[in-house]
Amino acid sequence: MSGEGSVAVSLAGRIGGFALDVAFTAPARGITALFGPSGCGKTTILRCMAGLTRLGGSVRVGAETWQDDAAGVFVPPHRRAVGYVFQEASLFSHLSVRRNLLYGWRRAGRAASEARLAPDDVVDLLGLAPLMDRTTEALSGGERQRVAVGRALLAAPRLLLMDEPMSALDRMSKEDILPYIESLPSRLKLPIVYVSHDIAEVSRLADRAVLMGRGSVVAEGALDVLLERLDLGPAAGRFEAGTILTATVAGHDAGYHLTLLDLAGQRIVIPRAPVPVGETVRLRIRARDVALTLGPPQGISIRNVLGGTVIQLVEEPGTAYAEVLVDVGGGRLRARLTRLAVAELGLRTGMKVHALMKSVAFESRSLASGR
Ligand SMILES: Nc1ncnc2c1ncn2[C@@H]1O[C@H](COP(=O)(O)OP(=O)(O)OP(=O)(O)O)[C@@H](O)[C@H]1O
Repeated sequence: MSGEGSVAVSLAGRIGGFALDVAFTAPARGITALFGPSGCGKTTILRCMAGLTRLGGSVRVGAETWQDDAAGVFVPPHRRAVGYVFQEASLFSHLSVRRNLLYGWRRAGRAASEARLAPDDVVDLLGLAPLMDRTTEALSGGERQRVAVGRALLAAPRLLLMDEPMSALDRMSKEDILPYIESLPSRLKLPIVYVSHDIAEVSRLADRAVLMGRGSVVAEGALDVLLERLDLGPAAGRFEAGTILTATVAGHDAGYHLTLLDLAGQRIVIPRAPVPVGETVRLRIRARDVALTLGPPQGISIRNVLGGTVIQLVEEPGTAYAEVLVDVGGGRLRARLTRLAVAELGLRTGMKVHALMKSVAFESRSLASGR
């Protein structure tokens, strides 16, 4: 991928006994997830992009070359306009939120990029106004991370790196910060590379992903397309594997506290979501929450049943399981079934089936409608 502001990374080398050899790109805007199991090299890649660790290769951000071994270029970390948010925010605990933010602002100095945000905009973007005069030691984990993101943004970065910024947070703090992270792509004209080993988090935030195995890239591309690839196996999320559907809000049922969604003429119901009629939402449906029937099911409690066609079927040798990809018009579902079920139903590609969704997770307003 080339283009104004986009990122291109190619790195190879060893750290101790660990060998890394990766190449990937990230677009100029939006969140690109770097997804993979613990120890696969995600943090090492971010550190190389920031110039904190040095392996061989190249790192380009827009028109700038931060590293190019072939040309003898290696820009030191303090000269790279990068915002880096870590698992745990390292703020100055004795200073107020305002002073912490201004530290980032001053550090940017005159080398500010044209995409620089004013302090007021950052405060607004991250909902920091009520916190400004508090010292950071009195903040919750989620609030601390919001301040850390704010400080990183005020340093006028051309690239924002986020290394599992929610992994140290409890559930409530995660819920607190998620909407703010979600809103970043629509407000910031810069690439965001977001490290995570949680596919649910990635599905909610990213529109593009780089899937990693140990020290290497397994696949990269649009997240919804990657999630539909049955050949990627554990790299696409192991037991949390699933796909993303984008559906339109058709109405709300106040009595039952439900939201009714339309997916290319088919109906999905979810617990009431605060999204107006006509807007689109993003849903994640796990493969293990999908069952298939050959005829329309009757007398069952599951409300979400979509008609579709089997388009791919992969049996996992040496296990009890198979995965089936079903086109439901307007989207695709993965179903994780036993191989026995596949055999007894006589499932094969081209067959008409009904997909029963035991659980439908509302992820977020669709990124498409929010941008
Ligand atoms: N300075 C170092 N010296 C030796 N080995 C290192 C060093 N830094 C990282 N490693 C090793 O490199 C591998 C990749 O580590 P890295 O932290 O990049 O993985 P990760 O995908 O970010 O993992 P996690 O999700 O657990 O943070 C690991 O096996 C780690 O032990």
